[in-house]
Amino acid sequence: MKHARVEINAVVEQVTCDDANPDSYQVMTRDGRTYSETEVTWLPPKSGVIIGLALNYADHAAELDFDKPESPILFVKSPSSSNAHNKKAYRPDNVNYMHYESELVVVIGKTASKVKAEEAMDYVGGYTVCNELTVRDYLEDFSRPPIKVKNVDSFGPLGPWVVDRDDIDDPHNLAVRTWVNGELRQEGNTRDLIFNIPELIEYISSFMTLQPGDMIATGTPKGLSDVKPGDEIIVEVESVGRLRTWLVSEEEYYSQAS
Ligand SMILES: O=C(O)C/C(=C\C=C(/O)C(=O)O)C(=O)O
Repeated sequence: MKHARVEINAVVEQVTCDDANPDSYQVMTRDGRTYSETEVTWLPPKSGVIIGLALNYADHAAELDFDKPESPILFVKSPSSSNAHNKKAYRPDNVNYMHYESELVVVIGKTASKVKAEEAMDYVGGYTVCNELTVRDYLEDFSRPPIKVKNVDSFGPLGPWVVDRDDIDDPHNLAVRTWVNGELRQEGNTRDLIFNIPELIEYISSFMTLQPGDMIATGTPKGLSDVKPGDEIIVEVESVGRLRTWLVSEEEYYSQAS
């Protein structure tokens, strides 16, 4: 089942979703009312901390001329960057290169501390999708930790929903894609993750406790390109979800509610 949070007439509702027609999602409230995708305001399905992975696909590391990492490279994306389906994000003024990153996100279902890889999938509650927006200019300038690179307001579109773990047969064989204005620009598959989901949960939970609702954004494959105000960006993980973001200028973003 797919679970989302939406706002309807200024009330936040937990809904279930039907994506039989991916161009027209339908949501159902707990008391049985149904709404189309555009009749609701989508909210992030979860609000926990996001642990991000850098360079977790060999083809992406290669396109940046980096070696394959020997252990997971992590960063944190805080809730201040949170954003949702069908909403605006902005391109900061005076930057030369801003890109999308389509990613499978693992949602932790129960408290995980010192978990072994063999048991790690028991700690997964479900999956969602993120567009891990990034300003490359600041990677070169500010590098570590990549806060100004990845934690700008609006830079964490997430959703549209969380799919239950047991509804995904094999999370390590899912197509990952991005379209910009309808043009396919990024394509990969989670089978090419360098560190898979059990390995990531074992590694992260070896030194920090993961709480229910925390998320692991598993990294992005090859195929980055610059995006500009006016662009429609759709990131998709097969069987998990398709998440739309409208890119606007900094001025437009701060001059009206997004
Ligand atoms: O893009 C980079 O140069 C590496 C990086 C982050 C990479 C990802 O987010 C990713 O591969 O998904 C960094 O923070 O330096």
